[in-house]
Amino acid sequence: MSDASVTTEERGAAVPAVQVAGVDKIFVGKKKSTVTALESIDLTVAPGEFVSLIGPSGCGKSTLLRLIADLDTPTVGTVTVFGKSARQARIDQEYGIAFQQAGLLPWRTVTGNIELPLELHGVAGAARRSRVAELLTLVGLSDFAESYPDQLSGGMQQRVAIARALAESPRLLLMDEPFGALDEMTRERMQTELVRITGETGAAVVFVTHSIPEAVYLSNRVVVMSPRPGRIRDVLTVSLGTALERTEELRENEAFFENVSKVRELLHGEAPVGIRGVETR
Ligand SMILES: Nc1ncnc2c1ncn2[C@@H]1O[C@H](COP(=O)(O)OP(=O)(O)OP(=O)(O)O)[C@@H](O)[C@H]1O
Repeated sequence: MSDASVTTEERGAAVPAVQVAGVDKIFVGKKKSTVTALESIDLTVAPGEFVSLIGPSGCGKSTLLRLIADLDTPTVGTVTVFGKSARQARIDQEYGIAFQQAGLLPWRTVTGNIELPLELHGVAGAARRSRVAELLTLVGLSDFAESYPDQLSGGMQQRVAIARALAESPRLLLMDEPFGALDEMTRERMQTELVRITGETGAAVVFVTHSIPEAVYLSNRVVVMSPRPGRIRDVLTVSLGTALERTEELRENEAFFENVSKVRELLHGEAPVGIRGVETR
């Protein structure tokens, strides 16, 4: 098993975007029954790095993301985001979040949804409008500024959610299967968009997915987790170039398939083929 933690010195970077150190998460249920969702997790994500979490259903991917987002707390160990406690990072709006459901407010227009976090943090009207215009251009929705969510396709709604997550220029995005509900073609287009957007903004990303090709296409590193108790089984560094080099053609590239095979082998490590909850397409 390789260690997912990379020291700051090794990366030659400043403070890591995310540092998870010695984390266990134990849920206590009814009648004091316990579920060890995560065990001995060490993971460091560098600024600007794209890291995917993949593993069988129930291995703790969402739990790990929730700990980083301070939506839950570790039983043991620490989580820091840009050197701050997860709680402080949440208060300081250090990251944007996007989940499987776009989670837009149906009574607000696209503009109204994207500017919501800015509004909540007291950004003045003129600054808000110019930021929303930039974000609409970034996600290719300038012509839909005044549309309502139910007038948009699923992929467009997800782009609005990504724009909203980027509104405050976070240095980190936390994404839990954001494209899971989309059809395959839209999903691939969204992946290409996301690579471009993160390349342009320089944001680090922690991305939960069930899809091996999606993880490989997007990531600098793929973290492969094992079933309960969720542990990091292995970490694959994907050498497919920079964000700009991750074009549509890459999906037909031999190196891409090699990386997909490697992740598949790591996932199936000790288990038979056909792990529940992981897509190989
Ligand atoms: N609030 C909770 N209370 C009790 N158990 C929980 C809670 N949240 C998660 N779990 C358990 O922790 C384990 C990990 O769940 P988690 O949702 O993180 O897995 P996952 O890898 O994201 O799964 P999936 O791929 O199916 O979404 C599971 O066994 C789940 O039942």
